[in-house]
Amino acid sequence: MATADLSTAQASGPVDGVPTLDIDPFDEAFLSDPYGWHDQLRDAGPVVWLNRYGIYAAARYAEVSAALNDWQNFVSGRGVGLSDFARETPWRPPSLLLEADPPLHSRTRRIMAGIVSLPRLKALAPLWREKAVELVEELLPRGRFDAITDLAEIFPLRIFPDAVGLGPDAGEHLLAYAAATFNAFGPRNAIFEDSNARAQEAIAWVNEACRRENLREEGWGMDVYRAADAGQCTADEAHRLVRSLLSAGVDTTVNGIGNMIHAFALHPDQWTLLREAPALHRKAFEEALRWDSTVQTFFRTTGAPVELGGTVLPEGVKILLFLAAANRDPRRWEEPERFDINRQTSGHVGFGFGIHQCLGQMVARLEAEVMLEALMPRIARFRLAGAPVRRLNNTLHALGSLPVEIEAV
Ligand code: HEM
Ligand SMILES: O=C(O)c1ccc(-c2ccccn2)cc1
Repeated sequence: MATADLSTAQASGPVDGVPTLDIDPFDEAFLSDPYGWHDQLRDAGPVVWLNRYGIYAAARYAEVSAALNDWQNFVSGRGVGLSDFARETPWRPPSLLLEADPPLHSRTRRIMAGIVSLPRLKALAPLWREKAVELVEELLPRGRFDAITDLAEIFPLRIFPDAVGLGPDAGEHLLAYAAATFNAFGPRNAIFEDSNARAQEAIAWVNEACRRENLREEGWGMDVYRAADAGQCTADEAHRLVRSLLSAGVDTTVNGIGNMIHAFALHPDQWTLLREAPALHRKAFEEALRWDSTVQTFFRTTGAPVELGGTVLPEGVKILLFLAAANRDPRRWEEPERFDINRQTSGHVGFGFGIHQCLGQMVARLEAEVMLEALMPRIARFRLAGAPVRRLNNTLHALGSLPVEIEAV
């Protein structure tokens, strides 16, 4: 469809029969409590039109999972944010994974899956376990700490930059860079403008850090350049693939771990249950991701006219997928609001679904696993020691602070 027609399709309103809503999923009221709005989005229909941005949206499990599984008709190559790369210049060179479709995506995904592989992770597990225990033993004597700034933001930064092959001073830059990256999937609102302004230095730092000469021999980053040496990608592609690890690999795990501890502080009975049955700790992390999805939303663009939820969407329109709402859809989950670590969570879309499903899900799972293994034997209970402070982001459900008091064992 020509650009002009495209904007017509986008601006002309929804196809007949699609319910329209005035909800703004990127304003402060929504982002401060997204779960308070999801019922309206799910109950309005399988597919709705959001007037504020002239976009379609899906918040029910059936339609979100169907769109994620249909990469041919719901494409990523035109961006997974509000911006359509067929019409606007991306703010940075597009990701060769997230913002790529097959066949390019198939090649880059194969390279990266071979690097961020389970055997490579298993080799790092003893070191990550040791670092988790070290941090927990540092925090315990205090009796009270901030589970975000003292734990969730510290642990991933002690192990992940090192695994990629960066130097020790990566932390602050990576957090600022990731915040801007995840805000960039939304509109150019104040949340985006503020984090983008603060990230300029971090953006420059990350681009430098991904250069071959700045990476340690034994890290994942150098493995990507070795794939370039073997002709699997170009040196420029290698630089961008290393950037992918830094874009997606920190803020997500920081908030995955932070949101999990928040869930346990709000549900002490579940923490007790977990301590009585430590083998449930992998399921506990999955349930935490379902119950409070770190990644709340992102987009797809229709690559052709396609039916979804009884509506035929035209080619070239944006559809916002509400993963967090799908993960609490009563049409799919029993008592979805209940945080239940015994729940059968398979099929949750906290890591996405289909060909773009999270490349780093095993990294995230290992980080959460070793952290839980360090916390379970030493903490009988987390108590909220002050009001949690939300850190608003256009894509992530994030806390800036979570003061907790702990009963040490
Ligand atoms: C709790 C932690 C994490 C969560 C909740 C999460 C969530 C997600 C989701 C929902 C997607 C799908 C995006 C889409 O379909 O457009 C995704 C993709 C991706 N994630 Fe993660 N992620 C996490 C951690 C990580 C880590 C630690 C890494 C790096 C080691 C990583 C790297 C990636 C990459 C490269 C993609 C793009 C994959 C592709 O397009 O083929 N993520 N992640
Ligand atoms: O390849 C990259 O640069 C990149 C990969 C993945 C993400 C992402 C986006 C939405 C949800 C989870 N992860 C961001 C960036």
